Amino acid sequence: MNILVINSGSSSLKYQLFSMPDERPLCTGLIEKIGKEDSLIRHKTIREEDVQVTEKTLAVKDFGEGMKHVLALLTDSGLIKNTDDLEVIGHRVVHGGEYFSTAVVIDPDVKQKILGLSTLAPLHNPVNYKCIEFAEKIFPNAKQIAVFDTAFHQTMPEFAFRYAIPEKYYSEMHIRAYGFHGTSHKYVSERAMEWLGKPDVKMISIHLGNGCSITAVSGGKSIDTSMGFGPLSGLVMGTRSGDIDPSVILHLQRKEGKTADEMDKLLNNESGLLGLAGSNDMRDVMKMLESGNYDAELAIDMYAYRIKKYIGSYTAVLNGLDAIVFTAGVGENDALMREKICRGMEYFGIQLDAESNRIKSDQIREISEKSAGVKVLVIPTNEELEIARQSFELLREDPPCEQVILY
Ligand SMILES: Nc1ncnc2c1ncn2[C@@H]1O[C@H](COP(=O)(O)OP(=O)(O)O)[C@@H](O)[C@H]1O
Ligand SMILES: CC(=O)OP(=O)(O)O
Ligand SMILES: [Mg+2]
Repeated sequence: MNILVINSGSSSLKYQLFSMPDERPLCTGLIEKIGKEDSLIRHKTIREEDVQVTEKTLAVKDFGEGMKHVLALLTDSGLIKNTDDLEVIGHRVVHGGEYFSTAVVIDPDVKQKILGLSTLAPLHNPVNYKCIEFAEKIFPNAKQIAVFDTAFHQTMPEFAFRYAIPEKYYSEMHIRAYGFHGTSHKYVSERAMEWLGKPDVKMISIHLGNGCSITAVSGGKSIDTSMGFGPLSGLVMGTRSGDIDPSVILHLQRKEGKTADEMDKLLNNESGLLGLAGSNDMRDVMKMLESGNYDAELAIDMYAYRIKKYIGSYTAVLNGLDAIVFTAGVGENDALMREKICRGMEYFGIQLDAESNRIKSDQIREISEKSAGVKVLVIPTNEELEIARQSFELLREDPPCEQVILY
């Protein structure tokens, strides 16, 4: 069975076609910087030893246009000959709220719920929904599966996921922390457990992409995470503020008369690295740092400092620490950022080996000093493979495990 996986994030669309259950990728692809003039499309077709790469830079204005490019690339490379060639499409969906704790087959009710959660994940659920609609139209006979970022965090204890506001907002309106990037945190935690040969490992998984989050994982289960009700709290991100005192929001609403939509745009689209240094792309900000730009230096220091604070608090929550995992665009590629985060944490047993940290690789690797108490790992995430696995498992069950409605 071949499964196409669509991973629409806040700045990119990633896709992979897998042969299952052998988990063999038949193609992988990425469209970066969607919405900009210089979007980059990179597609790789893999046929045994023969790998063919197509790369182009052009303006891809939105995710709908991105999906058309994906379809053209799959067809042009001969991976799909007609629209009945695909039986299953697995979609990343960022917010599943309290509705979904596992992968589900998408039906009209699931779609309505995904769309209904859009105000809580405005950079994600609307595009996830758009990609589902596109796939349904092009591949009407394929099973469409949703795999939720929130699912992995359903194991958080209530004292970690509740907010200290009146109880009725939880019981009546389901206001609580959900957590995101769960598919990625789950995938890298499992790889770390295999690598370390230790199933009861206490670890901190740090996902640094355009969206960023950090999760405390104990024995493979999420016990706390930095994103909350929506994917806006916690770390400094590409365009999102992360943690901010709510009184700033109230102040801006009162003083400048900002509406909810204006605040949404300010905190989700105009903040983070973009608001501090003028670009949401860490590669640009790092270049500005090299040329001595103060705003870039401050943005980078704030980004690293926020992560350091969370590492400290999650070490307390876990009552110890065996490993830290860096993953996603920045976490996998930016040695200077990893160094800034880990610097001055010897007290915790965290000590990087400068040389291994500088090695560029797309493989799992250890970058800590041999003698350090905490292993620091770089693990390339593979949300698409995790989505393919969960989609395959869902369809394999007999009878198929349908959606779990929690309320
Ligand atoms: N070599 C690199 N050095 C620093 N940052 C990088 C590098 N490559 C990618 N990135 C960063 O990774 C981010 C994208 O990460 P990714 O995990 O693909 O994000 P998302 O899935 O949230 O769209 C980019 O915004 C860029 O800042
Ligand atoms: C949840 C989230 O922020 O996802 P991404 O990093 O892909 O934008
Ligand atoms: Mg992502």
